[in-house]
Amino acid sequence: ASPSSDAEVISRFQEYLRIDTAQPAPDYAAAVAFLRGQADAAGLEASTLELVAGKPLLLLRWPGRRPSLPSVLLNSHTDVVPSEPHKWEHPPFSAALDEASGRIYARGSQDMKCVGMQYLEAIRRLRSAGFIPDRDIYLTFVPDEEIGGHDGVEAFVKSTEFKEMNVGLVLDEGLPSLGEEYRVFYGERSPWWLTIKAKGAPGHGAKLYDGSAMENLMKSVEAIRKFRTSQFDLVKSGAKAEGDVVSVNFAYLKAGTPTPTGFVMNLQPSEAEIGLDIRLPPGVHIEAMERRLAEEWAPSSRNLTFEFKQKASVLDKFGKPAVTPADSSNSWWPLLEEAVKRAGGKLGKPEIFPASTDARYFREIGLPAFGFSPMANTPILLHDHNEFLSKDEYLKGIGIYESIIRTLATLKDSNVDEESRAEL
Ligand code: MET
Ligand SMILES: [Zn+2]
Ligand SMILES: [Zn+2]
Repeated sequence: ASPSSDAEVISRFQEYLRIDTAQPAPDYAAAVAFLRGQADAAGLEASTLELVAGKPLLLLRWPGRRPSLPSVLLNSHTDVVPSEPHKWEHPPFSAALDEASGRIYARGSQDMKCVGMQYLEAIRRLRSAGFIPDRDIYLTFVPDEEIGGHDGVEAFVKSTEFKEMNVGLVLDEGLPSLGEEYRVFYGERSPWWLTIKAKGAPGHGAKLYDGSAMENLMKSVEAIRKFRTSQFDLVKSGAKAEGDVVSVNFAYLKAGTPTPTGFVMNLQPSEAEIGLDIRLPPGVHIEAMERRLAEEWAPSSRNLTFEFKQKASVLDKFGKPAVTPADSSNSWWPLLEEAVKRAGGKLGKPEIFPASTDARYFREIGLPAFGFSPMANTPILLHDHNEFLSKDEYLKGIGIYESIIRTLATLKDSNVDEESRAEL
């Protein structure tokens, strides 16, 4: 096959971006149909796993010369978060290309349809250059990352299909950087999503009394905010990085007595509720956090109850913080560093990803996983309005992956393949 022009490459990216895969009703069928076509064009073996009905996971394989070597898995999720279309300059599924700036606007342009397509484009290029991998290269396009990955990667890592892949290293998503260096992540914070519900005595809106639902809940809000400030101050002062503190944010507030014409103003409600998004860094004192929650934020003595909607484990199966060594003790690490360098890029200091990704499920079972999305000179717009990626950064990223895949796929004189070399 002849190499594609930049215009063709960009229009394929736009085509993927135009498929509405927003939660909570992603069009997975359309995404998988499109991606299967791309896989064909890249000459990859494809199978669709439906571990959960209606949630297809597309598994692609580029067979290596020595399939007994540990494989490399390039993961990306197909779903995206919802948006508020009327607040965008260009509709979120238009993938509008602003000619002056070269920006492509779309939900998923950074998170993370870019990465999935860049993997595929890089493989096309490597193939047309005649490259053949030593080890198997797998690509997964997974559902439901944005709602916790339970019917996606969490189920996948338990499947026989996954076990048969003999994965040695996983690459998953990262974040853009404003500068020239690419960010890379060796671990991430664990998400806790929870609701706190308050009950209390209802009463006249003019009456000052103790024990109303609002008062019970607002005392928690004050305690939570105080803790939030203490953590945020550590980041503001530069003492800690964003990924190294506990974040707590209010996802919603719900209370009051609604009527068709608005909320009742002179009635103190008997119930009130908040939703919290908490992120815990690896190595956090879990018991202390659980105690804080049960004793300060949602004590039953104040008529409060809490319920987890999402409670990821912070530890791996060995009971250790689930992080991937990003130093010479991990033979994959220098390969990744070297590969980016060879493509003219540079990695920044390895960080803890401040949000959460499917990489946690791989790290939990003891696999090394790095978070990396090649987007330099780009503001962080994941989950934000007007998410965009510039055409040039996107194209540059393909070159970076070309180098990464070439390097990781090639049997090297490194401990990665110690056993296999002994066989030779
Ligand atoms: C709770 S699963 C993670 C979903 C999404 N990636 C986030 O960080 O919010
Ligand atoms: Zn993502
Ligand atoms: Zn996301």
